[in-house]
Amino acid sequence: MQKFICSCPGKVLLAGGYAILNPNNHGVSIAINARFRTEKLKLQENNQIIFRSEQFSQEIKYSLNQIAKSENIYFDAIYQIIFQNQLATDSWLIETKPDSAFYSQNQKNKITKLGLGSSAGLIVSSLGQFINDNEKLYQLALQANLIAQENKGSGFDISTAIYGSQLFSKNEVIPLDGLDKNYQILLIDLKQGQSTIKGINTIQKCLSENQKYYKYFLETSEKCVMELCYLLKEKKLVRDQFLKLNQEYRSLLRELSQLANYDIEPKISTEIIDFSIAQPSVLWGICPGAGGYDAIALLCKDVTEKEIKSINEFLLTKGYENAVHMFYIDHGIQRDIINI
Ligand SMILES: Nc1ncnc2c1ncn2[C@@H]1O[C@H](COP(=O)(O)OP(=O)(O)OP(=O)(O)O)[C@@H](O)[C@H]1O
Ligand SMILES: C[C@@](O)(CCOP(=O)(O)O)CC(=O)O
Repeated sequence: MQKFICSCPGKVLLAGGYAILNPNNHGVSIAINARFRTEKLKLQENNQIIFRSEQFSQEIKYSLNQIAKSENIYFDAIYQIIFQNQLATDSWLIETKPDSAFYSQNQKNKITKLGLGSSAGLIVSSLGQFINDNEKLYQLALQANLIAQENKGSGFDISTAIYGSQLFSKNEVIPLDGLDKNYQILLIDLKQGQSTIKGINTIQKCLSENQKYYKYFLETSEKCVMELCYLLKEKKLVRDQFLKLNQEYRSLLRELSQLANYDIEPKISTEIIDFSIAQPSVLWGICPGAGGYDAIALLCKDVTEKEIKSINEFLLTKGYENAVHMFYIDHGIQRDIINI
């Protein structure tokens, strides 16, 4: 008997948030080694696909003859795509096996997301079990994502789950291959998580009501993204330039945040990033998600234990215990088969 494993990386958007909802704008998205895996096993029963998620205590059964609604809108959307495109003829069990890094537990013991793209990982690693061609997978995974997310989102998380680190836009995906292996991403878990859809709705309403500012925002974001991309690929370390650019880009986001009266980089995150960026190996600090309460991301080169300890000690004074998690840059989708 064979077990099919499909895995894909989590993502961190270093720059380009909100702007990438516009097809002509780019964002820098880094694939990290928190991997979302699904395992696919053949079932003896006829005509069914079963999704099992231990993390969400769910087991959802779909009949191969019809689409259906369940408590998990993402499974429903994935199954809808499988059904409409007749991707499955046999019966299969699909089990989710994400790295625990995708989630954390808040004070009320509720599972919260870190903003690493668990839903994109779920979609891509599930549909990737049925589709080998990555271009076709991209198109169908985007459709599933839009079904589940009220037609909202640029799809950069789906794209990163498939193609790895990249300069993303809705119009083109330019892989960022060969990035320095000594880059690390530190994530700081604020244990809240924030709704992407709410962020998109609020910010887009504000931008559409301020057309002149909208144009300025898109232009400035694009300039920062392109400069960041250039610095990332630069062989010699240009820390001063990273820091200067980071200030400029964060100011832009804070300005937008104020205009829309929506927390993109909340005050607590500003304090945390300002402290962290003073550590010698830290090059870039950002609230990467739609809102500031997803995990804060720091791009570092050759970060030391001492620096991590120092950031953790600072976080403790703000009430966050052991909040720093370290990741490396990782590759895109991977499919494996194991004989069992
Ligand atoms: N292991 C899992 N099993 C079942 N459903 C999951 C699993 N992981 C994620 N999901 C689905 O994805 C939803 C989380 O998606 P959401 O877009 O809010 O977070 P994210 O993708 O991790 O972060 P972000 O959108 O900020 O990148 C969950 O509510 C659940 O429906
Ligand atoms: C705000 C946005 O531009 C980027 C952040 O998204 P997320 O919260 O990391 O899924 C949304 C998107 O591009 O889909």
